Amino acid sequence: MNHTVPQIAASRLPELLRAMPKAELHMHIEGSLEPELIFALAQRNQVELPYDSVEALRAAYAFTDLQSFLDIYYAGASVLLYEQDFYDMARAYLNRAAADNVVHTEIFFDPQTHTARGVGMETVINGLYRACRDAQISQGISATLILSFLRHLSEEDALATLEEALPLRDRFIGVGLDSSEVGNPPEKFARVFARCKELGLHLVAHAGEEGPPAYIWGALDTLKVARIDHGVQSEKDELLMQRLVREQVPLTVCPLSNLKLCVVDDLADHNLPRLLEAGLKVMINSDDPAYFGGYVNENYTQLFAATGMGADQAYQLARNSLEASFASDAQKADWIAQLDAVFAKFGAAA
Ligand code: HPA
Ligand SMILES: [Zn+2]
Repeated sequence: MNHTVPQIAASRLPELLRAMPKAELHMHIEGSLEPELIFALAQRNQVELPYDSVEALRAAYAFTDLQSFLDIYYAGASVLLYEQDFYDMARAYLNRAAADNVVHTEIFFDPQTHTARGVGMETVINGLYRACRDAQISQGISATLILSFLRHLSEEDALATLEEALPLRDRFIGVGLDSSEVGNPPEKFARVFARCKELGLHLVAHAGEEGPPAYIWGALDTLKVARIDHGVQSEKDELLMQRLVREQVPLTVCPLSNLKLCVVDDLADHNLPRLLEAGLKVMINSDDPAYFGGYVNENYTQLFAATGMGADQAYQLARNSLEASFASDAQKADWIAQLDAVFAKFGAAA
């Protein structure tokens, strides 16, 4: 711990967790589509849904693994057709994030889910980008976009997707890799990530959510990513753990996602406290908040309640989230000063 955290009463911890300025670095915008918005957009766009009601759709959110979730998640995204749909979805998320004191968010989007249905790349990116810009103006939240390749599709498809997005290169800051992990190792995307690196894009990838530690090694050594999304399987490999600590590779952990996708059986057994204690640069994110039962503050409060972590860990997690972002050093220093001020205020009131 490189900062003295004041004594704060345990009873004030939930309030502190909500009040802390934080960054969210692992959130798929299509995973923020609430059932109510799915139905509203289906009606607006005359899209037929295989569910009769919001309740019936919500009742289908009983997942057994990543794939059982992805099937429903891609079906939900089918209501997105026009630029305004992407705008409305992102504004809804950004309102929720700002209410959770998220000062900065790096939002994943999956263009192939939309271009495969005939939606234009510019429709997707322009709608999301305009929402980020408007939220910055009206709520003061900083929001940027990360284009994610779907790993169940081919590398050729990813390369073509990148080419299609390049005219809008100034509207996204990096690329990621998501969708069905096991059987789709990072090495499958070596060429497209090399090309993105040449282009100066920031690089991240999902690895070690359900897949083995070898996929985390592959993401670091072959794809050259700066952050690992999830990475909770790293505990199975001591050498990998040592490397992640030594290089301070950020892991964007998503506790409620891990619970809902049966990566862990019980939040009380989640390994985030152990990873943090071991010196890994972990932080808390919501992944797909509309599907997994909560936005980022819900992830913080439920994990803290289940594991008994305290104010010291809260500080470190929020600080890690800000430091691991792709924002400028000056911007990060400003947010960390805000974080320190919140802790000082809670400490003074103790
Ligand atoms: O948690 C996830 N893992 C992989 N792909 C995804 N796409 C949305 N959420 C996820
Ligand atoms: Zn994810």
